[in-house]
Amino acid sequence: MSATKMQLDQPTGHTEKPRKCYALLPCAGIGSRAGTAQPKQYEPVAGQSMVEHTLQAFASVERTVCILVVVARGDSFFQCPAPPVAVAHCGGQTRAESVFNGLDWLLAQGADPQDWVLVHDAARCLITPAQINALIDACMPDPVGGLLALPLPDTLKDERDGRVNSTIDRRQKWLAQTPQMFPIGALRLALASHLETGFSGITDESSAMEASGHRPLLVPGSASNFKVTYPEDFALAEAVLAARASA
Ligand SMILES: Nc1ccn([C@@H]2O[C@H](COP(=O)(O)OP(=O)(O)OP(=O)(O)O)[C@@H](O)[C@H]2O)c(=O)n1
Ligand SMILES: C[C@](O)(CO)[C@H](O)COP(=O)(O)O
Repeated sequence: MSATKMQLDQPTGHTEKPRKCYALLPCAGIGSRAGTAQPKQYEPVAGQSMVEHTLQAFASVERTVCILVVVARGDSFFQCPAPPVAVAHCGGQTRAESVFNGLDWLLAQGADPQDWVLVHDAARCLITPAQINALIDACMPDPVGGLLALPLPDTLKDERDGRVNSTIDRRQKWLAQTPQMFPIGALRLALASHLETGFSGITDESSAMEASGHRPLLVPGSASNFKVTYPEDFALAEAVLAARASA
């Protein structure tokens, strides 16, 4: 090989830095739809709080170097376990703002903008290490990143005044779940352009990336990874966790 060719193929002294994976759990909501006395993520389900179940799943994934829990300013519920778990009291008015503030926290602590972040709702306490690893495996080689999601299983209706307006073609419709995995710098940039509007319409990380012109990868998830949102969801979460424990 000529010297010139060698230089083009292998720039002298250049080695690509391995990209780390961080997890960021937005945990600063109030859970208004859940009807609980305290924020729903701190409600006990099958013996421990929802956020503790969520942390347990992420702690079993060796490729996550740090699991950042973003709680509300003044939160007195969250007891931070030992590293790799960390807590930042920088929750915002919206989920997107909590995520944005958490990304800044990671960058301030030395995370590289090229590193990956897996953003996951504290309230999706049924996530499993296998599902997290499936997302990492799918996204690591991808230039954009992606999210766990589920092809829509039911017929989809559009509503007007409490009555069916039309039936929507459900082909190619997916329900977005979390974790959602993107490069920290690209996600921060995508969210930053919605700061002025208070992140209006940005309900997940993918929607911010899409608005920036990206097409995130859809990675099939599981129906068991539902978000505990309404009062009846707690019993279902409890039953799934109990079944797993006795399996
Ligand atoms: N300002 C906010 C709002 C939500 N979240 C977090 O985002 C996740 C998903 O949000 P959702 O289930 O909608 O939670 P809440 O906003 O708490 O629920 P609700 O809309 O019923 O009040 C939860 O883990 C929640 O704690 C957050 O970190 N900061
Ligand atoms: C991010 C999310 O879990 C994707 O389904 C969801 O949008 C968060 O819940 P919210 O009610 O939109 O805050």
